[in-house]
Amino acid sequence: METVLFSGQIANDLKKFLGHLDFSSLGIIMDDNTQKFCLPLIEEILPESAKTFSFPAGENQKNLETCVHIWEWMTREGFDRKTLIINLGGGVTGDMGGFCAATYKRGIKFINIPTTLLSQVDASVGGKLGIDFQGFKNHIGVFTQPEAVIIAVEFLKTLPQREFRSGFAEVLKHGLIRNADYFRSLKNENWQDQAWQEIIEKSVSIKKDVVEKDPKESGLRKILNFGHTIGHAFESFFLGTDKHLLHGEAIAIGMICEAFLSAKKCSLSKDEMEEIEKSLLSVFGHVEFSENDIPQIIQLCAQDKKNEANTLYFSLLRRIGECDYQIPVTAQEIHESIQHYRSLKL
Ligand SMILES: NC(=O)c1ccc[n+]([C@@H]2O[C@H](COP(=O)([O-])OP(=O)(O)OC[C@H]3O[C@@H](n4cnc5c(N)ncnc54)[C@H](O)[C@@H]3O)[C@@H](O)[C@H]2O)c1
Ligand SMILES: O=C(O)C(=O)C[C@@H](O)[C@H](O)[C@H](O)COP(=O)(O)O
Ligand SMILES: [Zn+2]
Repeated sequence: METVLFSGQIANDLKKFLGHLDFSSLGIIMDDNTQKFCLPLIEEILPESAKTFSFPAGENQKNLETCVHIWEWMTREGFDRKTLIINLGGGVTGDMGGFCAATYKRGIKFINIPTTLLSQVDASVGGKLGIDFQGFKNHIGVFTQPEAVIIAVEFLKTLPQREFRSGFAEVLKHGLIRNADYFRSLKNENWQDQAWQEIIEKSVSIKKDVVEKDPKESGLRKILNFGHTIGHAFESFFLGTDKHLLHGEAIAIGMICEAFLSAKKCSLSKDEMEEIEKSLLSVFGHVEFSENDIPQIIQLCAQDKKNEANTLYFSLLRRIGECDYQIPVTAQEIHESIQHYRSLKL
């Protein structure tokens, strides 16, 4: 497993870290926002020979076309098998930059420096890398661990509130699947006002523990996908439209629908289902869409990676803090869960 380092001062800590690594050249991958807001925090300690690549920010850039640009850049710069890549950015940069590094010349080393809450608590850890394809989330990818993940809260000072909140969805997920006390300790009404350093460390420890037990998702790791079967379908459904949802916003809808399924198919109590709904709705509000959209959203669930032999398998809660996986769910049950979500509109 990768080493995760918590940094109090990113420039100093990265300098020390790079000093211990053997690499022939250094390439930094980022998007246009992290180039503007995050690169200045580390620029002074980078070797003058370091090469940079940036792409336009956003989920709709996490695709094959951008990968081609990245591989072209790597080739143009003459990167060899001992080049080190730094992914400086959120989950989009980490997933795609890592994927390009893991496939260039059959794999070169990379480290993640996550700069969003979402990537600090979840995306930068665990080695799931990839891109979206034909509108399906993370459809093409590999499992490859980074050399290290260096997490510094100082990056979050410039992160927009909506992006911050998106990351909070994954934090809530960590509590829901693994630790009820953690879930209940998180503030909902004043979600902005939390002990972020502690939260990041706690969430990383939950994610790391699960990934270490099952790095390639043959079993237990599927619990990290709670909320994602239906959540990814919503994310794909709205991608590229003016109602575009951030990953965490889509996963929040997915967790409400999947809590409903947990109550129907697993042992989650009605009280806990309502507790989850209240918590998520108070942070994320309610997203509107039409009844006519539901069949297409269900169609998108069919591409989920947990499915086997035309059966849709979900990760569902037994209770808050405990998640089960490999639970077959029918299209009709998904429909009911999405209708239930619609009915929660005040
Ligand atoms: N591999 C995994 O295990 C895993 C886990 C969760 C999510 N993901 C993926 O991660 C992606 C979502 O990640 P994300 O929410 O970090 O999105 P993102 O990478 O698009 O970053 C969100 C936005 O914040 C900007 N930004 C980043 N850092 C900033 C900073 N410090 N200051 C100002 N702006 C900043 C970015 O430019 C972007 O506009 C999705 O594609 C999702 O599928 C992967
Ligand atoms: O690390 C995991 O495993 C997860 O499922 C974490 C999720 O938060 C993340 O969004 C992941 O990228 C989803 O993976 P996918 O296999 O459903 O594409
Ligand atoms: Zn996620």
